[in-house]
Amino acid sequence: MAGTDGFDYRHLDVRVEGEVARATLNRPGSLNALDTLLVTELRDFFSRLASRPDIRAVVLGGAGRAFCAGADLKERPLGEAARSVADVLAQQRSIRDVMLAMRRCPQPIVAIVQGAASGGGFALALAADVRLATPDARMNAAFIRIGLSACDVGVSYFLPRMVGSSVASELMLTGRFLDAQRALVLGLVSRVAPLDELRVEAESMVADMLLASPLGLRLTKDALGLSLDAGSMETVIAMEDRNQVLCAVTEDFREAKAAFVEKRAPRYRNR
Ligand SMILES: C/C=C/C(=O)SCCNC(=O)CCNC(=O)[C@H](O)C(C)(C)COP(=O)(O)OP(=O)(O)OC[C@H]1O[C@@H](n2cnc3c(N)ncnc32)[C@H](O)[C@@H]1OP(=O)(O)O
Repeated sequence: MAGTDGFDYRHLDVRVEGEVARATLNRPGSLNALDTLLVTELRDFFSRLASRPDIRAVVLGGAGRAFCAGADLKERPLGEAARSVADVLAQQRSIRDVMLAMRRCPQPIVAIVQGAASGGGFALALAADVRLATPDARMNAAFIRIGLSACDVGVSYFLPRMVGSSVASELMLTGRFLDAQRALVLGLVSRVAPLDELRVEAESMVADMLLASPLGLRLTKDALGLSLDAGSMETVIAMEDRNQVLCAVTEDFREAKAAFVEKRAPRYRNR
């Protein structure tokens, strides 16, 4: 039975069913542009996930024909003369903090990108752990097309690491759209299919993730984050060692081995 489970928002629709939260940006009239309320709700949602071990995975999508068109340019137009640098910085940081909360929350996030993912919307997609795209998906560093720097809200961190410096430079310097097929070839998205099929694929992917022990899944997301972050192989390998020791001493690991021998599914207790 799905419910909001305490995540009662206006611009973000959250449904929790079992161990999975499905979050949908819900401002289809403006292509789910990030207004102040939506940003606040996204930040609240992803921050609160840290204290919700009962929720083990998130599927993130957008209502209507787009994933997210980035910062809401109509709510408080960027470049408005009366705004102070401090004001602009505060708005900037609020969107950046959503991206950080997505990276820090222990649950893996599968993003379903349909239609446009522009500017801050592109950043949200990049901050997810896995991306699936509809055939009409198109993503761009829109910032550069409206007089801003394309190095914003994590895009200059994620994109070169994910697609390489050369393609990232092209996309960020031109603001050109990356279409679904090219994103698939570049490995930026894992699958391209119509929305209905992607929803099924997301469920199946999450179901496979939930086969992992709670600790194993959480530490895998941690280590993948560090791997993207750290330049040093030694640092990443040390983290792998530490994580594996932590998992190997759990009751869940003993249970998984017993379940394998007894040819049954493991019953994890997060211990
Ligand atoms: C820290 C973060 C910073 C940033 O994110 S900076 C980047 C901000 N974002 C952008 O610059 C992208 C702006 N939007 C667009 O370029 C286009 O849209 C798209 C490519 C995303 C989609 O184009 P199409 O499919 O032709 O749709 P449409 O007719 O342009 O938009 C449909 C309705 O959605 C509104 N809308 C679109 N993007 C935004 C936005 N970012 N803020 C507020 N409203 C937006 C439009 O105005 C329009 O509305 P109406 O039907 O009433 O004319």
